[in-house]
Order: sequence, then structure tokens, then C-alpha cells
Amino acid sequence: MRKVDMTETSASRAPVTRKGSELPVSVDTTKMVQFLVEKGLTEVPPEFLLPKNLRPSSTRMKNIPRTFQIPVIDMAKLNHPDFGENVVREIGRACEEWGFFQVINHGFSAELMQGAMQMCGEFFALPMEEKKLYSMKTSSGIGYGRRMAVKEGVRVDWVDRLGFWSASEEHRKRQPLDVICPAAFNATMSQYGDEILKLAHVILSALSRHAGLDGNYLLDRLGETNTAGVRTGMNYYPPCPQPDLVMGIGQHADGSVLTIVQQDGTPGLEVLKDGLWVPIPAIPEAFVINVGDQIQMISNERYKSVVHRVVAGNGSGRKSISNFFLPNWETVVSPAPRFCTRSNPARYQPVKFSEYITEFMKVPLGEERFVDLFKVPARNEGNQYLISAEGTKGKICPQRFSD
Ligand SMILES: O=C(O)CCC(=O)C(=O)O
Ligand SMILES: [Fe+2]
Repeated sequence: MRKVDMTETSASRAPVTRKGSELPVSVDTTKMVQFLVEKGLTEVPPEFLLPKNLRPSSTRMKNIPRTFQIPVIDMAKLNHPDFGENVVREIGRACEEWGFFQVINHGFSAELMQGAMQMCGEFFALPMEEKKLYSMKTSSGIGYGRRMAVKEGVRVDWVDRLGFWSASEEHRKRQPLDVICPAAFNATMSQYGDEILKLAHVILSALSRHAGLDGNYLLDRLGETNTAGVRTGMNYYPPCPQPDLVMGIGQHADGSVLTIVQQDGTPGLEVLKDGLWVPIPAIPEAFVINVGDQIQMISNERYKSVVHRVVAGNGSGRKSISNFFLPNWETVVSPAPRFCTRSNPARYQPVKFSEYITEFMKVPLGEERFVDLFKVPARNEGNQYLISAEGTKGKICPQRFSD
């Protein structure tokens, strides 16, 4: 098996540190998007500017068929003795074909969803001097700042973020961040995180069943249940005077097991399907769920971690809450035996999750797929891995996700 030495990969563009260790970061609050917008800027600063060929207007197809939409799955009947299997099938198919779906009637309290979005609004409404108290200190993404605050000279996304552990209690009590203002923040977001964790378990159990396995199979692959957790990112995409020149979040796939996103009713999220950027409708009472890299690896690519992005807008801004369901830090992730056969051998080599995610957080989002660093090289016989043409290897290659 090929050995991945992350010091020789794209991660090497970050300052050299021990593999798996976080980098110190320092957040300059005068560069936060919200700060710039509140100062009344009318032109996008150069570090946000996209080259012409990557702008939303030049990459979006105008006439996507209306039927071409990520599935919206009604979860109400998941436990129904007659109809439960239909819901399981819908979830499984969505994860095979799109890597994305929305859920409604998911059992999550509407009041708690509203409460969380309110906490998000109240946090970003705090004076900058107060938000600054929660600034990110390391590349872990915990705190106020933005992803890749570590890297100079990389195109910057039009988004500010507050990252924290919302579940489980183990993680919450150990995190170097305690948002004490607004007062209700911790209480609401702990409750929210616990509920998100339950929803993640339900989805994972449905996926296990879809693969013909015991309901706990995928969960068991993540390490001890009570040590898996939810990292939450509250995102604020302020109104942009020139939205076509920037990206809210550039194209990327998530390093999580699953990601569960709550949108505020404002569109912006788009998923790459068969080479087309497909907008995801903003249904406020729904959650958008997507497969992350860990499930793509564990399921040996049966369930796909698909590239997506967020476009900016010039309306009143957009808020969202991204919840990343993560395995135990010590878990070694690899294709599970039940997803591998002689004709479809393991496509990934094992990687310890803590190393995966700490390095993932240091690499600027871009065209390269971090997960590709762990691919087993294609062999001549019996390997189903679709190798992209030389030159596109390691780059986003939509066809790879549409077969
Ligand atoms: O804001 C959103 O809707 C999604 C954000 C996202 O893709 C992420 O946080 O990874
Ligand atoms: Fe994402």
C-alpha cells in the first residue's frame, strides 16, 4: 500500500509542523467580513476576488431542469413497520447518488431550531470587541474567525464563523471556548448539539440498514459511541456589494462523518452534480444532510462525500449552522470489510481521524480533494477506482461522483 506522507502533499504548503498538531492562528478582527461590510465598503477587497473562470456566473448553468434537485425526505415514517424501509431506501439512494438530501418531519423541535438560529444572530450582533474575546487561537477551528486564518495569500471566503463543540458533554467541557454572551447561548446550543447527535445516529443507522447491515454497524466503526461528537460552525455571510466576484465558501467536501446544516431561509448552498452546480432550496424547517469524507472512506465510496459551495448574495445576508458529526479522535478509519469485495477491494488506506482532521483544517479549500491523499493507487486488475486522466488526478473530477 502506498504510504501517505502528508509532508509531501498539499498540506506542505502550511508551515511545517508535526503531523496531526494544530497551528497557532491569530485573528485580525479588522479583516472580518462583517467588520468590512459594517464600515460601508462598496467594492470587494482583492483578497476575496475570484478569477473570472471561478465566479458563480461563469460556473453556473442557467437552465438546470427543475426536477434536478436534491431529495427532500420525509422522516415521519422511518419507524413505521410497513413504510420504514421506503425511507431507509430514500436515504441510502440519496447518499449514493447525490451525497446530499434534506429532511423534514425529522422530530427535531422547531422551537430549538429557531432558538439556535437566534443564538447565531445574537452572537454576530455582539459588538466586535466582544466577539474578539472568542477569537480562534489555533487551526482547530474552535472560536471566532474563519477557516484557514492560518494561511496568507489564499483567496478568502466571504464568511465569518464561530466554531465550537456542541456535543457531547465530554467535548463541551474540555473545549477552550465558553461563549457566555448571550447568556442563553450555552444552554441552547448544548441542547441543540445533543439533538443533532441523535439525528446523526438515526441517519447512520438508516444507512447501515440500507447497506444490509445491523443498524449499529456504521456507528460502531467510529469508536466508542460517547466519544464521537458534533463540531458546530455558525456561519454569517454578510451582504456583499459584488456577490459574483466572491464565494461565500469555496468548493469543498466535508471531512466529517455526516454534516447536518440548518439554513436560515436564504439560498446560497449549491452541490456539484454531474458537473452542474445545483442550488439547494432553503427550507427553514428542514436540515440539509450530507455525507462526509469519513463515510465515503468507510463505505468504500458507496456513499459519496460530494463537493459543494456557498455563493454570496447582496440581500440582507445569510446565516447557517453547520454541524459536523465526527468520530472518536483515536479512531482509525478505513473501508469496512462489509463494503469491500474481491472485485471491489479497499480504495483507501487506514488513517487515524485526529491526523486526518487536523491536517484537513490546515489545507486551504480549493480544487484538491483532501480525501484523495489516502487513496490506494489503482491496480491493473480488479480495481474499480476510476482514475481520472493524468493532470486531473487529485483534482475535483465530477464524473467520479456520478457513476
Ligand atoms: O452554509 C451552508 O449552508 C453550508 C456551509 C458548509 O458547507 C460548511 O460549513 O461546510
Ligand atoms: Fe461543507
